[in-house]
Amino acid sequence: MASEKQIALYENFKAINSIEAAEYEQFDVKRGLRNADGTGVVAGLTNIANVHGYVVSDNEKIADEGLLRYRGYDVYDLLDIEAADRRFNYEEVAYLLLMGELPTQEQLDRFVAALDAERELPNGFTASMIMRDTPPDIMNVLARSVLLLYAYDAHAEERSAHHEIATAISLISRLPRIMVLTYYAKRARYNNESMIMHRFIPGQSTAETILSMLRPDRQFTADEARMLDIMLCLHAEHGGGNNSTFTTRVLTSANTDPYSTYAGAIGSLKGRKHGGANHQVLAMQEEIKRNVKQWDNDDEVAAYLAKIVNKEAFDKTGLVYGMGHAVYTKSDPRSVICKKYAEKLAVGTEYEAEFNLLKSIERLAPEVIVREKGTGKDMCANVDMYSGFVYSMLGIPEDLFTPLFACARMSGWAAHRFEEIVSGKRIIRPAYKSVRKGKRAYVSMSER
Ligand SMILES: CC(=O)SCCNC(=O)CCNC(=O)[C@H](O)C(C)(C)COP(=O)(O)OP(=O)(O)OC[C@H]1O[C@@H](n2cnc3c(N)ncnc32)[C@H](O)[C@@H]1OP(=O)(O)O
Ligand SMILES: O=C([O-])CC(=O)C(=O)O
Repeated sequence: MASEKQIALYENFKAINSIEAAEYEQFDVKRGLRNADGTGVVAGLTNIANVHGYVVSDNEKIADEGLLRYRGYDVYDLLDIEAADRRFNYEEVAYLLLMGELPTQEQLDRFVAALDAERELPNGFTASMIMRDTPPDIMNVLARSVLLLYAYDAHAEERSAHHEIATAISLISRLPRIMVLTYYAKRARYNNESMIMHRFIPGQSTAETILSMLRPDRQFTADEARMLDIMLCLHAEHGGGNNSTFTTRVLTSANTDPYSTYAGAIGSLKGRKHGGANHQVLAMQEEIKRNVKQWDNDDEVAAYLAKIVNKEAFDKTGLVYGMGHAVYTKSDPRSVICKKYAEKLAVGTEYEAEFNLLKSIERLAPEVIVREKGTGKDMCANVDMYSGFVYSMLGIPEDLFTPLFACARMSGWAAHRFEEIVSGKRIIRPAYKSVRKGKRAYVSMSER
């Protein structure tokens, strides 16, 4: 932390870094690579996912129900969520994203075997990378672990298709293990608790592996593992424009190595406006629960949301976490699915009141935002609104909410890296217009 004396250096931070909003308008600069109506500037083409949330007709953006397709397949169909005998799908979804086609049984078996074969971490890795100076945020350990796995790969600088696929498979396989080990390393360091280091059980799906390494008694039900599997599938991919995947694209376009690329993507996903929002939703909900006497009273809940929007409560950013999306307007299909499962799990249990509170936030926030800000955009709950709640009901600690997102999204990032390598062809390099006028004459030290 900087001392009081040093702080003087930062006094002008805001003034020096401010650019007038009018200048953005004057030069038609697309802030956040967004057009004036909020639609994204088209920055690339992809075959990997279709994220649909509006239609543009006569140059006008018209809100629409959300739709999400992986390689052309609707997520609803892929998950076959109504089937009583549904199997684990994350591996199938990861295969589809990486290889472009649904696997045959034989291809899937080979893919699962390849994932299984990669779970082991290099000798000494847990002690040096996970248990040493463990920071409180697991996302930072995921990033540094990925970055440093480079050191254990004799071909790390190779850019062949074979190496790219092998690296992606190895990271999809290892991230869940690193995540769980880090969770226990963190508890050992900050809470003086025992370090649990369950080994993975060969042959288990990713969801089962996570639960069996995480739970002290290693026990879980088939329904719990299927629920987690659905969550992994829902978080696996979201087009080229989401912040962490675009980060993947940007780094890949510079022709850097895969480890540096995925570490950067993890850093982006940690952001509270992106994957980190699932963590914020829970913290925000806890604050609302502490400050609102009757959780089922719309007026009370709306009044507290107004405080949040007016930057008087919670983290003072003015954001209601779990609400809003850059693409979705009427609905985020992932949130629809999460909510449905959350309801199934919560009704009739101690969680029901909390679930109803989340539903109230989802229903009330759009009108509160319009009322308090005087402007509004079509806004729905996003994937982060109910995901943390589902994890909580599965007994998954909040420290793991965003890391779980990273484990799942690893397959989407890899698919986009592959596509960028083959089809990108240009270093991503947008322009920044300099608004500083004229040249300043250099002033020597004695004259300043
Ligand atoms: C996995 C994911 O990444 S899903 C998204 C998870 N993130 C969150 O839940 C955080 C809360 N939501 C948000 O911050 C935003 O809605 C985002 C980042 C998801 C999308 O942002 P955008 O589509 O770019 O919306 P944009 O930033 O243009 O917002 C337009 C206006 O609505 C406001 N707004 C948007 N979302 C919210 C919100 N959840 N709460 C309050 N105000 C909001 C913005 O502050 C902005 O107001 P301003 O014009 O006064 O600055
Ligand atoms: O698409 C986005 O901007 C963010 C998002 O929902 C995701 O990455 O899953």
